Amino acid sequence: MTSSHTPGSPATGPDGVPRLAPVPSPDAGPDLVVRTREIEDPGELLSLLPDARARETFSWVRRGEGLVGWGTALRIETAGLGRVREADVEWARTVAAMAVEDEVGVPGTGPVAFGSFSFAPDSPAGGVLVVPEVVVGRRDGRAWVTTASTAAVEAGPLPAPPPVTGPGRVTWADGALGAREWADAVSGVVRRISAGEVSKVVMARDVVARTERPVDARHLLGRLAAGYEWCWTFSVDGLLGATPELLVRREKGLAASRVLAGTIRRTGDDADDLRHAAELARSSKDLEEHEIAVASLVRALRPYCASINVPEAPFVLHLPNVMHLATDVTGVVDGAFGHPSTFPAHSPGGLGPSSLALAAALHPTAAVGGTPTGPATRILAEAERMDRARYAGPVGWIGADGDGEWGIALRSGEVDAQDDRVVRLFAGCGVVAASDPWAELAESEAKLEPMRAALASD
Ligand SMILES: C=C(O[C@H]1C=CC=C(C(=O)O)[C@@H]1O)C(=O)O
Repeated sequence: MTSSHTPGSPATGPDGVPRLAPVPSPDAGPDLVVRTREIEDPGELLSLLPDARARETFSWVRRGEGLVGWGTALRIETAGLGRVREADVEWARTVAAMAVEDEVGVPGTGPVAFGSFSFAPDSPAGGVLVVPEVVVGRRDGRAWVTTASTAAVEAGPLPAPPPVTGPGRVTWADGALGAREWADAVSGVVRRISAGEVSKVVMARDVVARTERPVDARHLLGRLAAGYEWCWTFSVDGLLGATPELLVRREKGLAASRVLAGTIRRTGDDADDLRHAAELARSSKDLEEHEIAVASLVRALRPYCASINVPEAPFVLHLPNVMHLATDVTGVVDGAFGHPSTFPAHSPGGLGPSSLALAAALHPTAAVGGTPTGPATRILAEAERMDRARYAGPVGWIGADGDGEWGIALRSGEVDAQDDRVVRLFAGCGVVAASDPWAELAESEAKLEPMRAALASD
């Protein structure tokens, strides 16, 4: 477990244990000066992004509301098993050393860090929290701009963004496994499930897109947001996508999570799709897969909540490419101190674990790993033969009080750090004893569709 933090002081000791460094004295000056002021409605958030490079472009937007950001005022990097918790500790420490002026005071104002974390603890992708230099947000009819810098700066007028460019011609290649090899790998996993090793394994695959022109993040984000308005359109450190699955939101003492598992493809014909939605809601294979996912989420969330509400039956979430069985779980976060993931800086009012601490506790859910978690994730790592990097890991944002929203990075792609004409797309499927490998392959294609289509349109 390691972490690095710029600017600021070393975050970990030689044993990898986070050091909660003392808050600098006022004489030393704050690490960052953060100012939020209210602005007139700035229009479509994503169209404000001035920077085309994916790594400097941040977004968490759904149905026109949310946050966009650009530039890097501060970056925290972590790695290893404790990558999410360690980022949370480091965030609490960092926030305590900021000078903050927030004239709006709603979720998403004041200091905000966007973050993304690898699926697997041993992935070199690790984890990152970034405080952008500028964040623009909108919520419930109010809009604001936040600036973060080492010196007090006044936010000037928002810059006129340069025109968005399309990716040009796109060529596709297999990732770690070709289609047939992946279906064979799924067959092997079905055999292991039937033999009783585990109940469910989520098997993912990757495909690689090579574009004619460097990827303009705004091109992809605009298309994803327009096509998938009920999803969270995210961009953090080169990872972009539109996820329908909320790992956890913590807001004013309430936790909420949207669990998805059980999928059927859309046909494009409304009458057929309605019939399929009814079939999905009755399918014993999908209901079993879904129940496993809800039960494991509730098990992981329960220790952090004074009470939890779980609807009796799932609803069917209709997306343009697929339909999912979905359950919205809510809970009252236990404000009592004493959880291992509760940090004082996040809990001045006894709010309990931060959104990121909750994300750490919930990841990986059965919707992306399987059940039971340990053996299922070992099986998927063997069978997929690839590093998932930040696909299927927590992605989202956290504010100064620990509230925030963390999705699961699905329906996503990662722009190559060395070559911004290369994007690796991912999709996975919950495999249970009754799974048919070729049907799972077709399902994975449907899940790749949002990113494929966003890349293919010029
Ligand atoms: C792992 C993915 O989807 C998960 C989320 C919803 C439904 C799923 C399913 O039905 O298999 C998956 O568990 C993915 O999109 O890459």
